[in-house]
Amino acid sequence: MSKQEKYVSPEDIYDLQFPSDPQISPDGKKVIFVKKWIHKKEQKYYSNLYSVDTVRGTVVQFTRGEQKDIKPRWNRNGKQLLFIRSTQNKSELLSFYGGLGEPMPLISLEDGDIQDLAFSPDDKWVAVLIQKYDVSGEDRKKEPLKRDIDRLFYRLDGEGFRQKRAVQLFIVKSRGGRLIPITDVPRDVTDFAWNHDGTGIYYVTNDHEDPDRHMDEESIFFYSLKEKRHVRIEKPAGPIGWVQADPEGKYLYFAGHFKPGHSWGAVNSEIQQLHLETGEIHSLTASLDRTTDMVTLGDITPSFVKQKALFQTSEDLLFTVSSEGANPLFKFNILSGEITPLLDGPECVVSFSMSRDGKNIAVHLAQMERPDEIWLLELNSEKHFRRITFLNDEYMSSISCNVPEEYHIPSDNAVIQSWVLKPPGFNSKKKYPLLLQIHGGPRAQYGYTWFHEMQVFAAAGFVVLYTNPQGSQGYGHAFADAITGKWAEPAMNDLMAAVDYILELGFVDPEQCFVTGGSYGGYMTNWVISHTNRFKGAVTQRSICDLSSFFGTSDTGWDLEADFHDVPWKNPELYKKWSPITYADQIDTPLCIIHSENDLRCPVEQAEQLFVRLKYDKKPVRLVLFPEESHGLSRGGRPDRRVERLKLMLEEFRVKS
Ligand SMILES: CC(=O)N[C@@H](C)C(=O)N[C@@H](C)C(=O)O
Repeated sequence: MSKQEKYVSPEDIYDLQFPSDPQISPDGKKVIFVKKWIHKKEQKYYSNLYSVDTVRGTVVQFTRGEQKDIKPRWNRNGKQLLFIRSTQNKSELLSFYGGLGEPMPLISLEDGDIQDLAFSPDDKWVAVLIQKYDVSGEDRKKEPLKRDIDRLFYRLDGEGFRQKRAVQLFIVKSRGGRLIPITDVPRDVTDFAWNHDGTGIYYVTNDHEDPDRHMDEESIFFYSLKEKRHVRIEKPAGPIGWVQADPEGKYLYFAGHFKPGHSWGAVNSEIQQLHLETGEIHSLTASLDRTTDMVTLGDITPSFVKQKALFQTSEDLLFTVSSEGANPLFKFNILSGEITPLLDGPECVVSFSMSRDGKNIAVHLAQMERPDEIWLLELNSEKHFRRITFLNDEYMSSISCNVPEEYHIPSDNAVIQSWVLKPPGFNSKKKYPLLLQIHGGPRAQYGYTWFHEMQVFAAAGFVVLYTNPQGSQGYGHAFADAITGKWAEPAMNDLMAAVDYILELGFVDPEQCFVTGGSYGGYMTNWVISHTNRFKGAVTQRSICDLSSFFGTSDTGWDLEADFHDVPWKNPELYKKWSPITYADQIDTPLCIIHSENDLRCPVEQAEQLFVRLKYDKKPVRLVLFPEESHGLSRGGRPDRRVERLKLMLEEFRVKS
């Protein structure tokens, strides 16, 4: 088959390679990275470690087998590499010492999960985060007789009922020994960092007396290993993404803000510098008006990756932000306060690590031109950025696909960054069907990633339009906050302005417009079809239709108070006004509702309500449920179900077009 004849298909997820978490050796000579793969027969995801030589480019598989190997971490002299291995029955911290060979277990647990690790500055100790199970062994596989629920935050999407035991911090000698507990806190330790000289560890936990009502009020503590004492670091209330120690020991750095309960992700997470002696806090990134959270969405690129700022030298701190569809890499100079871009092209730095001299930076990079790969930024006399893995080149040379084109579309009070992906062999004289894709979050962004789903629809002959309407992150606080207390407006206006603009270009058939979206994007799909009949068909996925029931049934639904500044029982009219189900009698667009049965973020009752309402009214509606799956079906669900979802959507739109 010639290159021109093969287009992107739903099944191509089996051919794609998924590299992540590149960790460069201290001498800069090699990069260890994680490669996720799909076991087609078992329908499972596994991951192994690979190494790429930064000069020769040779790739060597470091670990093999059907397990999940994650978080490779070098010690400072580059002689030891630790990583976490999860198999069905065990969670292990494994160590390679002095090269390849068989990794040796430092920790091996059957009653818990190891979640994170970090070497102490002198390499003698390793700090680890561990979630111990409430019940272990065979009992874990059995359903309990009953469940006694005594807290608000009792379930988590993708996980299920939450463990009663919290994630705790431990230390272990890097050459092996006893696991020593550091914390015994009632709520999870969510991040930690060794201090500059390894005499203690900073850690983050929520110690609010009512933590579930105040989920975004986290505290930082310092544990002194010598004094065996925990000290709270005073700071105003607010959420914390990560903590990082200063190489000189003068400051503490963390990502966060001080407006808890203010909005659902619209407030930027900024890098805060806390003077350890005076307690003074100063935001390093306020002037950027961007969040340091990685909120770019994709279906093969990971989103919401926690990437700490890293010290390149004792004066220069490197960090990323989400900005206008990209995740640029910036350098902040502590002395001058100057912020310089190191990578600021149309691309997303998903995560990065640095060699000891700070001159070589390994980057997990997402781009629109190709699926994610590992790149190397060399900062010697000249800046040089080059790709060092070519994992998806064979796949890319086997298919024919386009790169999305960017548009900046005027709407009321805003300009909407948008992308149009045209079908292969596009001919501007023809009229194509249009698919409007709406992202979720709402405080997230579409951006510079190779998006499998968009490519599948373009390959099937659709012009795919995707945009970042107001409410998205990446354009400053005011832009993200514009939908607060409303959700549907002004996003609806922006989306329709984008469709109008593309129709004006003349290559779309106005009678053949379709719409889809997931989560908040599903909410907006429901809103769109209950407020206009311009679309010929719609697929709403993992959607929200009733904000009031969402408040009480979503795993963190009560958090909606932060966005609507009220609760449904005190202000039912507000919740009703902004719930698409209120306008269900106005829906005439044929609708397919796709939902996962185990979605705890947007519970399946949202789909059921909408389906029953429309079916009762004899409207054209179809409900497709995916058993066992959670909210993340489209990017992390069982591979055959991911394929089936895409095929189903194609079939829905094809039949109607
Ligand atoms: C914060 C959150 O989970 N919001 C959901 C309602 C949502 O819209 N999620 C998006 C990111 C999705 O695509 O699932």
